[in-house]
Amino acid sequence: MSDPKGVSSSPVQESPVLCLASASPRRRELLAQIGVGPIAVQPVDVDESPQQGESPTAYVERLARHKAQVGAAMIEHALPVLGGDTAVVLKQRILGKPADFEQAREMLRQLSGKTHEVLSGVAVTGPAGIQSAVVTTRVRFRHLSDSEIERYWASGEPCDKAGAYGIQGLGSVFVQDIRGSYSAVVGLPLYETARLLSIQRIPVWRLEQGSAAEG
Ligand SMILES: Cc1cn([C@H]2C[C@H](O)[C@@H](COP(=O)(O)OP(=O)(O)OP(=O)(O)O)O2)c(=O)[nH]c1=O
Repeated sequence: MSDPKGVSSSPVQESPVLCLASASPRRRELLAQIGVGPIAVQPVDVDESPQQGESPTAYVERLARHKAQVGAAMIEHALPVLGGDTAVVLKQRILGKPADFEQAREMLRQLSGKTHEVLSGVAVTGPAGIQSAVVTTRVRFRHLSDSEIERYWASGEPCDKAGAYGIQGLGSVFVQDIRGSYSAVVGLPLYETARLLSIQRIPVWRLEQGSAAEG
C-alpha cells in the first residue's frame, strides 16, 4: 500500500477528489481541462498484452478497468480512481506504443494514406461501483514519406504514443480528417469521462450553476 503521488499543488491544501491511475501527462492535462481537481496520481504497471481472440474494443475496456482497479488497490485513501487506455487499430490489428525506431517506422508506414481507428477506454471506480466506456474515432492520414517518418521519430514525439504519433503535436500535420472525439485520441474521451465522474459525484466543470453532482 502506498500513498498516491503527485497531488496537484495549490495554495490551499485541498484534498484530492480523484486518483488518476496513469503515468500519462496527457490524461492529467485533459482532466484539468474539464475542471477536475485537485487530483492524486498513482501510476500502475499492468500487462498490456491482448488476450487470444479479444476484440480491440474489449481490449481497451479491459485495460482501462484493470488500471483503475489496480490503482484503487494501491492507494490508502478511499478515493474514486480513473484508468484509461488508448490504442490505434488498423484492420483489426492493435498498434501499441513503438519499442524502437523500426517499430515506429513500420506503424507510420502502415498508417500512411489510410484511415485508422483510435479506441479510447475510460473506467472510474468509486462508491457507485465501476463504470466504463469505449469511444471509437476514425482518423485519416495523408501520405507520409520515409524521410518525413525519420525526421518525425527524431523529434521524440512518437516514442510514448500509441500508433507512434501525437495528434496534439507535430503529428497533427498528418491528419487529413477526424471523425469522433479529439480528446479520446489524445488519451481520454472527455464527454464520457465527465459522465462517469458525475455518476461518482465528482465535480466536473459545467455551464449551469450548482454542483456537478446535481441532476
Ligand atoms: C494516438 C495518440 C496517442 N497518444 C497517447 C495517449 C496515451 O498516453 C498513449 C497510449 O498509451 P496508453 O497505454 O493508453 O497510456 P500510457 O502508457 O501513456 O499511460 P498509462 O498506461 O500509465 O495510463 O498514447 C497521444 O498522446 N496522442 C495521440 O494522437
